[in-house]
Amino acid sequence: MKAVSNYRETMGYDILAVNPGSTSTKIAVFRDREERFREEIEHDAIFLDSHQEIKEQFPIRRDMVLTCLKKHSYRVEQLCAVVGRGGLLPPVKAGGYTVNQAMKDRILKGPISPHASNMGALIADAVAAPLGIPAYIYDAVSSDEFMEISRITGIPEVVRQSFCHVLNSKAMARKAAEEAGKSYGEMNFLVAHMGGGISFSAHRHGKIVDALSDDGGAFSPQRSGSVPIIYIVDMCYSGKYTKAELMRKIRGDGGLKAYLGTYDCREIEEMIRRGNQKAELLYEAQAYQVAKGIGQLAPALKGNVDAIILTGGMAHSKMLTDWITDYIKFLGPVRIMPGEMELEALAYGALRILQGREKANIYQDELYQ
Ligand SMILES: Nc1ncnc2c1ncn2[C@@H]1O[C@H](COP(=O)(O)OP(=O)(O)O)[C@@H](O)[C@H]1O
Ligand SMILES: CCCC(=O)OP(=O)(O)O
Repeated sequence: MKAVSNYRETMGYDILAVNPGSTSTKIAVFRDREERFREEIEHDAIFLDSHQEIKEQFPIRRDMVLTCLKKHSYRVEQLCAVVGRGGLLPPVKAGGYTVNQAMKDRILKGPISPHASNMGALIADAVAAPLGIPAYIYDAVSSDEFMEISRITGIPEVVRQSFCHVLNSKAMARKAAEEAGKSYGEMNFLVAHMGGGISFSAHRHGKIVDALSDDGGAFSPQRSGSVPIIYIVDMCYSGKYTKAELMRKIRGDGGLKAYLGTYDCREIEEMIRRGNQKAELLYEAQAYQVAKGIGQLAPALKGNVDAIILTGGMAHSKMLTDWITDYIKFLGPVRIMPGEMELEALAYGALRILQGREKANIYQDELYQ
């Protein structure tokens, strides 16, 4: 394989990591574990509104990634692999997958839950294929390590699927384990990823055995979280909303933004400092809902919690993390790990595959066999 011939003992493996998000595409080039450069390509509302389908967005985002590499005077021939964020595929294993035709078909032809992360595989493949190097996804949103009991709902036709911020949640849990001088597989964590969307995951000995997705737990800066379903059924049949409008209330225009007109928590904290009581109530409700999400997953670990990890952009907020800590500290030690390390997690995963320390899985999709 060309990746092997590209490998230079003294230089290491060059890996491009690509993380397409709802409003930006983040990329970075790593040489082994060392970051050479990174860039966040912002997508404006006009572009996003006029190209709502993944099929339309992906070639433009791909070209933007290539232009960005050129801007850094980076020669793509040096790359040994490209790795993208894995999206909302049918349940897959945690870890790496080689992007193949079946995966691309599923993403382009569906059925698949719409999410920008689905483009990770497509962009990785589009950059890698002309170079003859492998394209991977790693720790996809739909990585499934659930206990059977975690899948049950009260409506037999509805099976709970494992969706959460797997990439960052596992990366932070691995880091916390490393800092405790143990392996990820030896420890138990409850992780709250608090970004534009919020998800929760229970990690038992290196596996996410239960999780609450962005529509199953707390509301977030721009998402509704779980809402009593009877009201949602009424809204669906009220004739007042299209499906797309209701979806926007769940993802995009829900949560703090729906109440306060902004999803920027720094702005909300400024409102609170200026005495806005509505903002204070809602922001504490945000903290309280995060605490409840963590509490809801505690039984998955039967209370054996080595650490509760608060991560994502909102973990930068002392106001929020202090409130959350106050509600949950009785469950276990709380670790604040602000921000995310998704690009690193992608690149390190691909590196383990290139070095032969992990094997890439082969994606199979029964719909397209
Ligand atoms: N210093 C901070 N204090 C409070 N909130 C913050 C801070 N930095 C970022 N945030 C909030 O974190 C959220 C975005 O988190 P991030 O992990 O970057 O999200 P995503 O990657 O999902 O877009 C936003 O609501 C933003 O306002
Ligand atoms: C929980 C599903 C994944 C998700 O919501 O990712 P983003 O927050 O990046 O949109």
